[in-house]
Amino acid sequence: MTLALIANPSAGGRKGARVIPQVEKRLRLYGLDYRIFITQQHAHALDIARRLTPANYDGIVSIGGDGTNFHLLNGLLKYHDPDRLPPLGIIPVGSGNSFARDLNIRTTKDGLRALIRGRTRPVDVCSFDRGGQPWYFVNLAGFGFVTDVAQTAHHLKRVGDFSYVMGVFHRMLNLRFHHMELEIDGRRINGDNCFVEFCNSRYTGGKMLMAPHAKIDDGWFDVVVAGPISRGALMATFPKIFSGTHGQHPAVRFYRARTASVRTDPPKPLLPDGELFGSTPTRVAIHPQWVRYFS
Ligand SMILES: Nc1ncnc2c1ncn2[C@@H]1O[C@H](COP(=O)(O)OP(=O)(O)OP(=O)(O)O)[C@@H](O)[C@H]1O
Repeated sequence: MTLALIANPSAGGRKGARVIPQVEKRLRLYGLDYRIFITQQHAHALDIARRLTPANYDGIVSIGGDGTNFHLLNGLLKYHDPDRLPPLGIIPVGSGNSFARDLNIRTTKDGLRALIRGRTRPVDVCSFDRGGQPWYFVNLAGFGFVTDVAQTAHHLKRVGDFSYVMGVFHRMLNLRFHHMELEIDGRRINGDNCFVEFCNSRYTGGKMLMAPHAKIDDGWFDVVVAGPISRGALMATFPKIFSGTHGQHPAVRFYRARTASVRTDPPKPLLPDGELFGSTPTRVAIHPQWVRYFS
């Protein structure tokens, strides 16, 4: 078995740089052959994936967080035939690693174990439109309050998982709503909004259970719509996201969808798989079981 490892040394506040040699040592110990590609800068994983010959590998593995996996996935799906890709793997060394949780991969050991065991499962992929081109995500993409939080968290990366929580409280003090026209499988939802998330998998920011009912292989994505909510209610509701009970507040609604389109005033930046990339208006669609992941 030969693996392609696409490794981000800067992920997880440079945890990647520490973990990469340990992963290599383990793989050699288990007799797994590999070729390693180290990302040198932002979005480099996309370019590495574009140049790979997938047929030469039995697995293509991201060593990083959700962002590294996002760039790798896009390089693979944009430049290669999804039907001919080998299974994908994740060794989570990012700050959040939200998508890997739905594969039951929470630690480096879990990621390695999944590769060594060789068991895979099918995973749906979501696409969104940016400048007339499809881009892909497997975790979630959102806009509004969530994007503002991530922007703040990004500046606080050194404090790890907790940076998202700090981001939430910082942005709560500056709470703003935006006008939105959302269409979910032909159903229109208009009005002022706090945030929207299109969720293929359940978690965001590491441990926040944004879409508790999302399944990564059911052919649907879940849409979480948070309408206008007072600062006090948001503060009371926010902690509930860790147990996935935030839907108890009437401002928070859940939908399941195969397609969605959205327009906002003003245009809002998007946050696919934790990366600031693209903006509204956009269109989201599901591609059932397009890829397989080691799990
Ligand atoms: N050598 C590098 N130097 C700086 N940035 C890099 C490098 N290689 C990749 N990147 C960028 O680092 C960013 C963060 O990576 P990633 O999301 O994997 O880690 P994280 O932010 O710690 O984890 P998570 O998204 O799970 O919270 C990505 O946008 C990626 O393109």
